Amino acid sequence: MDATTLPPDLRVAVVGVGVMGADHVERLATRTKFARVSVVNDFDTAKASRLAGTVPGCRAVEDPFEAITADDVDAVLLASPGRFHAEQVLAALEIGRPVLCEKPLALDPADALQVVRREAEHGSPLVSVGFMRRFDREHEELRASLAAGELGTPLMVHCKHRNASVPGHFDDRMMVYDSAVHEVDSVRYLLGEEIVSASVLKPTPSENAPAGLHDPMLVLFRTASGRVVTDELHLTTSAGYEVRTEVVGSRGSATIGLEVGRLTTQLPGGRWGGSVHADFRPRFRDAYDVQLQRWVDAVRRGEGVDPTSATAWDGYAAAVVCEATARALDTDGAPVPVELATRPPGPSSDHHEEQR
Ligand SMILES: NC(=O)c1ccc[n+]([C@@H]2O[C@H](COP(=O)([O-])OP(=O)(O)OC[C@H]3O[C@@H](n4cnc5c(N)ncnc54)[C@H](O)[C@@H]3O)[C@@H](O)[C@H]2O)c1
Ligand SMILES: O[C@H]1[C@H](O)[C@@H](O)[C@H](O)[C@@H](O)[C@H]1O
Repeated sequence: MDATTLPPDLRVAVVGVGVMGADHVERLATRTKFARVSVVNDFDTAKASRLAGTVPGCRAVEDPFEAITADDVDAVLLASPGRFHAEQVLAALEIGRPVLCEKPLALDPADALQVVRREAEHGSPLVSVGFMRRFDREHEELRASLAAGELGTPLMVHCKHRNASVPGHFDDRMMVYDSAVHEVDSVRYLLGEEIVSASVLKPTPSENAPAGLHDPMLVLFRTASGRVVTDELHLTTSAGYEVRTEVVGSRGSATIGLEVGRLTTQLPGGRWGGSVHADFRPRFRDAYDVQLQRWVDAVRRGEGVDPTSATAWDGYAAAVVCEATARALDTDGAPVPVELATRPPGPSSDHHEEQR
């Protein structure tokens, strides 16, 4: 299809317009080509109405399912809390509407698997999951470096995930389902293999951590080929937002996040520097922009999903790993196995294979 035959601007419904949803509305309304926000919805209806008033041609509706199925909507972006995602994705799938779902796809792996199966029944891909690190230049460079064998055999991955603070309702499970889920997807994306077990160590909590929150926390993953991943979650640093990922290989190492915006290596001749963002929005602004533009472009071409995005299967795999990790919160460091269902044949799984 050439540019002259493409449909007009994609009309997007954004469901959940809190921190991330409002950021996506602004992105779609001001920086994304060939897209506009036609409908917004939020549990807080006043918030949705106020936002709609700032976006030309946008209206607010009170029911998320009305937004998802509205006639003046071509595609749906979900930024509601994770526990609502699966039912909202399924509503879009029921009417064959493309949907970009912020992470996590679901909290319960059974719900995520239902999405995978429903999409497979539909017969063509419609579900993208917002693991935006896949669109970050440093992550793309590191993945390409690994694929080219520049570091030799990857042996270990060390991740650091630091937030200045977290909302008051955050608990240990949310540290896993809302935060560590990013590292789960990064590791699968970078190494191209599954995580097979998870364990958790809980040091003495920081004095910044709200009562009951085990922050910081160290999560250990083992992959199918025997690689070990360390994931330091420290979400109440009061400093800023830091995402670091170091892959240690047999011939060198490479690190994301030392110098924002570029991959910093520790190979001979490499160098490093640093700066810290306040939160995820400035750190991953370019990645979110690329993610949404590629999604809009793909959906306008009639493809349903952008092939570089995380799929429903990726969302399912992440949910299974998170469930095992959440169980490992109570095993005093003992590993909990991760058991994935058999991947059903279908669009999500085919696409997953293509990416490997
Ligand atoms: N990819 C990223 O880097 C990133 C960053 C932040 C948040 N997120 C994800 O985005 C989602 C939203 O996170 P947030 O930080 O914006 O949270 P938030 O609490 O700021 O916003 C969530 C909004 O959803 C509304 N809401 C609650 N229930 C709803 C429902 N059933 N239907 C529609 N709206 C509902 C709330 O009123 C609120 O305005 C979460 O899934 C989170 O994990 C992703
Ligand atoms: O929902 C947010 C978001 O996904 C951020 O990227 C992450 O750093 C936070 O820990 C999490 O709470």
